[in-house]
Amino acid sequence: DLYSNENKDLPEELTEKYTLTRVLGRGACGEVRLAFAKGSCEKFACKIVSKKKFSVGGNTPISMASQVMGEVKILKALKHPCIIKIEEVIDTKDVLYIVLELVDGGELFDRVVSVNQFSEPVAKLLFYQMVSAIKYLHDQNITHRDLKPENILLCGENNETLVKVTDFGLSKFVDGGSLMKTFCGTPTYLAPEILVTAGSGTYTKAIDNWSLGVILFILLSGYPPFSDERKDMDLPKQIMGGHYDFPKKYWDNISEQAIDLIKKLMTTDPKKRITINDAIQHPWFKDDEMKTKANKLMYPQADGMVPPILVWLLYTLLTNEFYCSEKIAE
Ligand SMILES: Cc1n[nH]c(N)c1-c1cccs1
Repeated sequence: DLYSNENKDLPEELTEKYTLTRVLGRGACGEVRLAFAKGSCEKFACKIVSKKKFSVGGNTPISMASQVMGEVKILKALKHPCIIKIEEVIDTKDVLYIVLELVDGGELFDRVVSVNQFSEPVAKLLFYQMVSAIKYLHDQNITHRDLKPENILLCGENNETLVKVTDFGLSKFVDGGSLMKTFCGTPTYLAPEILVTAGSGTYTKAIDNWSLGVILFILLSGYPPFSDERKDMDLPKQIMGGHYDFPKKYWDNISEQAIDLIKKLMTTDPKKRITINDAIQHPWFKDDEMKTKANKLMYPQADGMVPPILVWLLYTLLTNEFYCSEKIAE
């Protein structure tokens, strides 16, 4: 087949189960290729992660490799409609192959670029799903650590679609420690406490909440709150000082509640920053129409079903009724 050449260099543990084909993109940890399961031809996304990135002198520290596998074990157990599912992990000497759920709608980053900015109702629908996913992660005591529009995938071509968070949890192991990766790219989504402590501080879940605030800012305005094009202040200083604003030109038609949530998420002091539990309860999300749409996207199988509690109630009433009528007859 077209890719038989490329697949012949892959380990048998992988090729006996999957055929890897075209590159879908590049995640934080490495290349992602479209994979077809042999037999079923079911499609997956296979992330190819070189272990050499965290090996010392060519030898992968056993502890690190087992930590990565321990991390993957935790991630495999995760189950949320807005979190990419891990199908399986094939661990070879030098490379980790992470077989993941396939999503076809592309990255949120590219969608924001193409639509410039989302309407507030669409931004709210997408953001509510992200907050739900991160609340689920935080409830499992997992911090994403690298939230950005590139790590938010969309399931459909339309904007009112299901969202999937990807590239979580592994970054602290796979790239030789998040410090190395954290200070590689631009810190657009990075929480100020990481910059202030130069990464030596203790990471808390609050860093994810800051990144969510930056993402919401971009969804609603189409541009980032901090920019390295500013002449009067460099990017780290803008972030550490929380120097961002809401110019009328871009924010006049955005609700005060949306801006309030951004401010609470993008609070420089992590101790004063809104928690994910409080964020999901924010007044901006008190929107039944949005929640109905979000729940239909997240739990399509539940749509139109009679809620289990009602089935139980009906059963109890009917059986009691029958029991009583028998007793009365006696
Ligand atoms: C993971 C995953 N599942 N479905 C897609 N398209 C991906 C990608 C992540 C990063 C680039 S592509």
